[in-house]
Amino acid sequence: MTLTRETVLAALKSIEDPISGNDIIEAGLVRALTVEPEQVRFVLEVSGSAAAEYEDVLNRAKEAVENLDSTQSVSAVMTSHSTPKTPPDLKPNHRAEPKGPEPIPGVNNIIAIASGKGGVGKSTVASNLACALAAKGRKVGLLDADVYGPSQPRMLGVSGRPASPDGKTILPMRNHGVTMMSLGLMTNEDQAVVWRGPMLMGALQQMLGQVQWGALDVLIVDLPPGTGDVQMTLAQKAKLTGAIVVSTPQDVALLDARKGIDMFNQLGTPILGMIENMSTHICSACGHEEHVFGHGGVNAEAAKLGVPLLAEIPLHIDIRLAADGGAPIVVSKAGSSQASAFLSLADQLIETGVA
Ligand SMILES: Nc1ncnc2c1ncn2[C@@H]1O[C@H](COP(=O)(O)OP(=O)(O)OP(=O)(O)O)[C@@H](O)[C@H]1O
Repeated sequence: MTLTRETVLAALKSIEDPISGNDIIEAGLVRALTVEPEQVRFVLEVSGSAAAEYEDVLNRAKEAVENLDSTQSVSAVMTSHSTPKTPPDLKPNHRAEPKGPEPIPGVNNIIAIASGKGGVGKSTVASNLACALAAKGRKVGLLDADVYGPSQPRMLGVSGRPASPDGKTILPMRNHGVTMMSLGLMTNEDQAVVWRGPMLMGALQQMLGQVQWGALDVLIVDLPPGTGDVQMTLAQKAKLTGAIVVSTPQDVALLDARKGIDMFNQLGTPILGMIENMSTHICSACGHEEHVFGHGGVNAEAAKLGVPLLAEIPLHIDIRLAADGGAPIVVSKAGSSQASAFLSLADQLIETGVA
């Protein structure tokens, strides 16, 4: 059976909202419903204080859709907002509250750095891009939203706990001209953090709304890899200028990058372009070039998807050493050819008015 939006909506209508007594569609709790041949996705948006009550509702809603077709994968996540308000209604001809992604006061542009797959160098690109933009005189913020493996404190050489003088707002940290905040600074580095959905949404919203970012030309957001609830929440809560998708040239990475691009398309986030990282290996001893992961795969994919290829970053030990040492290559070896790829990426973003 091929699922349609109507059959999925009908299944979701069989689930009752325990608070209003209406079904969850009528109650306007279901957001971002997408029905694709291989996957159905939706978000259950509830009030923060009621999140615990809705875990069972989420499970039953997911089950109701899974029961329609057992071969179809169903991804359902819960997001919560902190102040109780009437959620918008999905019904046609119903006046919904104007609600959606909002700008962060004082922040002109928000650019998400994403990847379909882990370890392709997304955080390396985010830190170097932030430092490159700062070096070019832009006011830059970097939000490390990679909640599962925050690496920006190490990459930017920042440590210590951010202060909160009034107990409400959080003062960000600063290094290499970049204003930064990371969940890694709120948790112990060696401690595994288990995030429950609503907690994670709360933490992300806190970092967007309560951190005193000040006036910024651009806020770079380092996302976790993949297409999960952090990406969805960010696109729903913050008005993104666009997303940049980082990939290595291997087929397996490209496959995941494509999923990432699909997700942003569905969320209505413009794709600013793709970046091929670890494009060419340059031997630090003899300068010999080798295509360890293949070459040109991202360019071909970008052309197929009709998005620009913004940069090809070489695989070079200096980039890794700089990242591990807390001073990204654009800071520690600003004149090197490895740094120039990031600096020209920054130039392009400034020229196109997005940073
Ligand atoms: N172009 C490059 N040359 C050399 N080393 C690189 C390059 N890009 C990334 N690395 C190294 O590869 C490792 C993974 O990079 P990074 O942490 O940026 O990936 P990621 O996509 O953010 O990973 P994840 O999100 O899964 O944590 C790091 O040790 C980084 O220093």
